[in-house]
Parts: sequence; C-alpha cells; structure tokens
Amino acid sequence: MSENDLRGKLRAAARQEQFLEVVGRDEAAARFHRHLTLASVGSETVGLAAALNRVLAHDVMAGVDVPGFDRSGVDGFAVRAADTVGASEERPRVLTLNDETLTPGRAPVMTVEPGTATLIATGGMVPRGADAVVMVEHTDVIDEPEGAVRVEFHRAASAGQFIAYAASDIARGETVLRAGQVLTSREIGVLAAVGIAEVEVRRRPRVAILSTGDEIVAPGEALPAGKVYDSNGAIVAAAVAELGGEPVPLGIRPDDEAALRDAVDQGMAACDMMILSGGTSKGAGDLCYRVISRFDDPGIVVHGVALKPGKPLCLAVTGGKPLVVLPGFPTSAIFTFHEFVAPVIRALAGLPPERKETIPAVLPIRLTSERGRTEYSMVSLVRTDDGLAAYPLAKGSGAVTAFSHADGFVAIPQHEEAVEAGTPVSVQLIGRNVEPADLVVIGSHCVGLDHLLGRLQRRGVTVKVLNVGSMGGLTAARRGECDLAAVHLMDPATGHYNEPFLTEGMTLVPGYGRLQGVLFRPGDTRFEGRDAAEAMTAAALDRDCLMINRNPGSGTRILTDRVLTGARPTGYQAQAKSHNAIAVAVAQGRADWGVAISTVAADYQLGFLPLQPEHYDFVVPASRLDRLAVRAFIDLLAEPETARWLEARGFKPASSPR
Ligand SMILES: Nc1nc2c(c(=O)[nH]1)N[C@H]1C(S)=C(S)[C@@H](COP(=O)(O)OP(=O)(O)OC[C@H]3O[C@@H](n4cnc5c(N)ncnc54)[C@H](O)[C@@H]3O)O[C@H]1N2
Ligand code: MOO
Repeated sequence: MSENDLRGKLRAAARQEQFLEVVGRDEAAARFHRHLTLASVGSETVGLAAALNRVLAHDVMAGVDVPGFDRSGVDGFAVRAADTVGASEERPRVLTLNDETLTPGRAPVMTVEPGTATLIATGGMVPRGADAVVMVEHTDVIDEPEGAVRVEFHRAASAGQFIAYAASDIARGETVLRAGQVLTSREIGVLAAVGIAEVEVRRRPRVAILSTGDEIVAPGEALPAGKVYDSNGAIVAAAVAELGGEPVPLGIRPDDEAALRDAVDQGMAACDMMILSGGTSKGAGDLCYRVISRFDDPGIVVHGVALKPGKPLCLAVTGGKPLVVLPGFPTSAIFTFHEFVAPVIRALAGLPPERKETIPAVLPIRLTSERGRTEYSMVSLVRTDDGLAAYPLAKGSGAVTAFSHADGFVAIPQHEEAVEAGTPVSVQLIGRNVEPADLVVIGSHCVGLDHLLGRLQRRGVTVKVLNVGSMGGLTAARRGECDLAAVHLMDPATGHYNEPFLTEGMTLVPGYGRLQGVLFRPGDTRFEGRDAAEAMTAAALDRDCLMINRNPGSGTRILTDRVLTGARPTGYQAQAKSHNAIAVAVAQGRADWGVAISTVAADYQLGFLPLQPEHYDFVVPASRLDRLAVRAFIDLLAEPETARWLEARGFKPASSPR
C-alpha cells in the first residue's frame, strides 16, 4: 500500500461517523416489530420419525378409540362377576371353562354364559357376557380326567375388574394434540397410538447466518496471530436450531463490500431471514451497515441501541424479511440475539413467546456501569444461608464464555454508575432454573484445580467455579457463599502462606505446592541462568526491560511486591488477570518478563527462574466441612493418582513435605 493510500485509510478511519440515533431497548424492539409480520412461514408434512421437536400445525383429532375394544389388563379368566360372589380360599366358586383361549389380537367367538369362564391373556379382547377378569393366581384348575375342565375361583371379582374399556384412554373424535404443540417423544407416542404415520408441522424458518471480518477464521483451521475463530457463526446457528429454526450457515466473508453484498443477496433470496455478525459500527472498515443501507423498504429501522452489551446492533427489514447485523463481540452478539432476534424466530416457527423468569438475589461485590446505556451484567448464582448471591461474570463484551457460564443477568439502569455490594437485585434467568451445584469453589484459578474438579464431576458431583482471585475467595468463604475458597496468599510480614489469613470458623484444607517464578523468552540473557530475585531487581533498573504485572489482590501480586521492595519496573502498571495472560504477553513480546507458575511457563515454552514455592490451599467454612461434596474433594486430594497427576504437571502434592 502506498503512503498516500495509507494516509487516506487512516483519515477515513479517524473520521468515524457516530451512531446517528441510539434508541432505547423497547423503542428498538417496537420499530423492528412495526415492519414485521410474524405469521408462521407455512407447514409441511413429515413422518413420525422426523417429527421430534417440530411444532404441530393443526389440532389432531383421534380417528379411532384407544383401546379399540374392552381389554383385559391381566392374565386370567374372563367371568361374570355375579358368578364369583362369596368366593374364598375355603369356599371357592367353581366355573366351567369355555373351549376358547383369548390371546391378544384374537376376536372371541364364544359368550361367557352364567357359570362359565374363558381363559384370557393380558391385552386380550374381553368376550361378550364377561364383566370382570380374575387373575390366574387366584384360581386353580381342577384336575379331572374326563369331561369339561372346571376352575376354582378363590376370590370374588367386582364388576369391571381388570378391564380397560374401549375408548377409556382416547375417544374417537377427541382432540389429542393442539396446534402449536412441540412434539416430544410423548406426543409422538400419542400420534402413533391413534394410527397417525405423518403429521403436518410448521415449516422451520430458514435463517441465513454469515460471519464477517478479515480476522475471522473457521474453527478447525490454523490460527495466525491476531486472528480469531468464528464463534458467532456456531453459536447463532445452534441457537437458531434451539429456537425451532433451520440454520443455513453461509460461512465467513472478509471485509469486502462486493463479497458481502453477494452473500446478503444469496441469504435473503434463499431464506426467511438473515443474521450477520461483525462490522456494524459506522467506521471505514464496518461494511455490513453500508451493504444493508441500500435497502429502503424500509431497510434499516434501528442502528444503535442504548444497551451494554449490544450498542451497535443493526435491525433491518426488507421484502418483509428480518435482516439483522449483530455486534461482532461474542457476548454482545448472543445477548442481542436473545433479546431481539430470538422472539422473531420463535414467532416464525409458530412457538409462543418464551416465558421469562426472574429471581431475587444479592450482589456480593460492587458492580460499576457505563452511564447512558442500560447495562446487562451476566451473573452466576450461588446459594448462601440467606438466599442467592449473584456474582457478576465481569468478562466484558468480547468474552465468549460469559453467556455460557451465566445463570442469568441483572440490568443496571441507564443513569446509574454503580450498584453497591449488598444491594438486592432481580436476576433474569437464562433459559433454565437455577440448579444448585454440589460444590461451589470461589477464588484463585489453577489448572491443577481444574483437573481435580473435572475428576470430581465425573464421579457425579456437580461443581460451580468462580475465579475471583484469592482475596475474593477468602471473602466469599467468610460470607458463606462457597464450600471451598482456593487461595495462595502470602503474609508479607511472615512469608507464610494462607494460614495467617484464616479467621474464626474457617478451616484450611492443604492443597498442593506450586512454583512461582519469573517467565521470560528463552535466550533472553537478562534472565537466562540468573537468580530470579536478582534478575527482577536488575530488570527494575532497566527502562527497556518491560514487565507485565498481576492485579492487586492476587497472591502473585503480593509475592511480586515483596520481591520488588518498592521498585517500579517499566510496565508495573500493566495488570494481567491470570498466569496465562502473563505467559501470552511474554511469549508474544508485548512484555519481557512477568511472574507466574512453572506449569504455565512450560505450557508456553518460556524460560523460568524459580522464585518461591507457594501453597495453593483451600479455605473451608467449618460449617461446610462435613458436606458430602467437600469430603469427596478432600478424599480426592489424598488419592495416590491425584498425587501422580499433580507431580507430572509440576505441582507438589500436599502429602509430600513442603
Ligand atoms: N470508537 C468506538 N469503538 C467502538 C464502539 C464505539 O461506540 N466507538 N463500540 C464498541 C462496541 S459497544 C462494540 S459491541 C464493538 C462492535 O463492533 P462491530 O460490531 O463493528 O464488530 P467488529 O468490529 O467486527 O468486531 C468486534 C470484535 O468481535 C470479534 N468478532 C467479530 N466477529 C466474530 C465472530 N464471528 N466470532 C468471534 N469473534 C468475532 C472481532 O474480532 C472483534 O474483536 O465495537 C466497539 N468499538
Ligand atoms: O455494546 Mo458493545 O456490545 O458492549 O461492547
């Protein structure tokens, strides 16, 4: 690219058009719906084998009675109840056996006359004359060599006993299923029982899905630096299917106007609606908006919603079909999808609006919010003695996991900047009820713990983990929000781990040892072969040697500060939130060094100078120590296989001296 081209592009990018009109959530939805007809998209006939999860297009009436005849419910004898009155073990009634056996599927020819009985199997047709069936266990056949067979009845039968009368289950003409019903295995069974082999179901709305952006790569392909895997395409396609739509994936298009226009034309021609993601802002590189702005029937009805996440959402209607551009950020994309697009797909699929459920909880930590936009914060719920605590999954719009880890979300009104810790909030649940996990772990993250919890889960213990750092875990344990707080906190005064932080009512379960140290790129002579503390002190004096630091409250930060004794290396202010983030920054050259555990250094093939063995332990509120899941975890820690695995990954099991 020539310098002039480059300057031109830079100027265009800097002159970013702002959103013309950012509207509120309800106004956005109203504008969208004003131009949509949400009638279902027609119907089709499918066989029962293909009917699962489809939506019934019409009421279904039974054309037959079920059962279609008076049916015996047991193996025994069809009799006239009056003939058995007074029968007992001591004084059995004796009836003559008719010369007919009524196996299922066989129409009777003989009438049960007074004083007679007919042998009948479970499912057999009750013969004329009989009004009850006696179980074979309550009878005896009299062993006589000559003449008719006679049977003793040891119990009296009541009229109607063990007979399922014709039409008692389903009567001909009865409406067995109603239009709009989603067909599960149970409804499919009913259809089969009334002899229906094919049903008319709503056609699934076809939804074209397109991911856009030069940086987007399909999962399964190699990932060059700076590129990201297309998660929006997959999540939107699966969500469309969950909502009763038929996803039509159109893949990925680069930021190229002609390519995008073609894809939009293709999608809109072949489908009932289309969903794009990425490139919704009005910047020079954001082409989706431009490609769609050519439609004017009415075309774009909303571009910009006062929501976080989701501000750049673009809603359009053309040819009566919805055309939506979701923001590129995955949390923003899926959040706006569920708020604005999901109801449309449900309606087109013939499904009623989803019932939204809210549940009261308390915010355990302060939550800040951007003024001017209603902010939705994804939360994970944990049970406390006083109800539910809603932990914000503060991962930002760009995260992929926030939506999958969340139980629901809380809304912070447009004009509020923060919600204080302890505030009661209303949590809108995402899809399902809150299932309390057997074991709640809050605190510092560790791949060793991940492994242990994975093994516990395979044994049937459900687990919920919230990574909020050691200090956060400790506070959660004190508030009774978790079973285990995962901590590695060094007391700066004594250099002792974890124990000095225990308060009344807390027990320490020893976990395992980890080795903290300095990470650097192999071959960097400022670190290679040196003593860790010395290398850190030297690095602090070298302005060109760039550090990546950890967040305050993390055990690693406390250790780092202790070694630096007040020195402030270049980069000290840069705060990564995990061991992995430290490793990535060093591996990619964004920083030259940082402090993290040896396991992570090995994972990223970095150099490592051992600094400090530390204890990664579990603080357990004493009141929870006897819970089954807690005991299961403690037992797991003590297993030899656990020790073997930890050692192989560079950890030091608690059983070995530390
Ligand atoms: N100066 C401003 N910058 C931004 C603003 C703003 O108001 N002023 N708004 C921010 C907000 S809010 C959002 S949300 C994002 C949305 O931007 P776009 O919708 O144009 O999306 P992209 O820029 O294309 O991508 C954003 C982000 O998401 C990643 N991405 C895109 N597609 C996918 C996909 N299919 N799978 C996974 N990840 C995807 C992309 O790589 C980017 O990282 O804009 C802010 N900026
Ligand atoms: O509104 Mo954007 O969707 O938060 O980052």
